[in-house]
Amino acid sequence: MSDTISLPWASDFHVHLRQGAMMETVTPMIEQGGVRTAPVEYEKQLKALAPNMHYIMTLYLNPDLTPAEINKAAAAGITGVKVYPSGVTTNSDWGVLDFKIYYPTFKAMEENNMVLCLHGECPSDAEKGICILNAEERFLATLRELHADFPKLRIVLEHATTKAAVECVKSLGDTVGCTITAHHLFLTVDDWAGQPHHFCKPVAKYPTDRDALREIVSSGHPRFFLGSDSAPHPRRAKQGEKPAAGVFTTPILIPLMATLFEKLGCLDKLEGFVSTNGRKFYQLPTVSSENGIKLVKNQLDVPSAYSVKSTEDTVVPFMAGKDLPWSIAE
Ligand SMILES: NC(=O)N[C@@H](CC(=O)O)C(=O)O
Repeated sequence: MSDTISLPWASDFHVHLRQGAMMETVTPMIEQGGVRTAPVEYEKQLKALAPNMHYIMTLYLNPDLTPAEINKAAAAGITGVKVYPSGVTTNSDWGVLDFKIYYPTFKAMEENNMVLCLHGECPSDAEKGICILNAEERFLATLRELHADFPKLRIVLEHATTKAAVECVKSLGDTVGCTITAHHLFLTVDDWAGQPHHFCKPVAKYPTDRDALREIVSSGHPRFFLGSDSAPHPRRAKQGEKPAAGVFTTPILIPLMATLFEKLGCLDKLEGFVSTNGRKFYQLPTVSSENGIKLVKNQLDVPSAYSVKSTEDTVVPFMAGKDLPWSIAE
């Protein structure tokens, strides 16, 4: 087994960079984690913080996003539109309740070759028997319906966590892609129950679900790719009475993926998952491993926390205080 792996700079198709001090802290860490392409909603300040980054511009679906606005956005180079169903995660209180009212917008997106990024969970509703453990599975009917109604619209099911989601995406056409996070490839329910730093939305599910995620990435399926959903929160927000949802993987992302792919015996599929597959789906040019990153078998000591610039806060990364066998050579 080789002790070095040359890879193109990776692409992370779902990442939260925040604003203010947290943004100033985490944005330069994207490259530290081996990534140089990421979708964002605002670019100017981010470009100043990490000038080598290629930002893909996205918008949030909201009632102002009419077909005319979609035409304008597409002409301005906006690539995608993100959708949160109402109330499913952090800051989603104003999210979408009824997808049908947005059909004219989706039609315009399809015509403009844009990408629809779905947070695929139904809001919890005890009367309908929906809770965080089956919220993703219950959403899949909506994904199937959207794909049937807009077969040419490129749709990404973000951060899939279940076997049902993997099977659903596999069964659909080439216009449906799927991101998988790093942490969902490691965690199951037992890891987040009582452990706020592993609590995120969607929550990690059963061992059989994690197996299905691992199997699909090991198979190298071209429509599955990395979207870390890395979501930093200050330590006090994670450890407070109602812990904020989100796992922070940005600074260790590609060493973490290499660690897992080696464990699964599929290092040959790493480049596809962290670069080629997603770029193809997003119709971005392929990037070569020349002038890319070099992973080396040098232990990476993951800090127990990072200071949030110009504050007293810290942010705790995934694998805090542990070590990984792979790091990125300077
Ligand atoms: N993933 C999370 O658990 N949280 C995200 C929001 C999200 O993508 O759901 C966040 O921004 O904190």
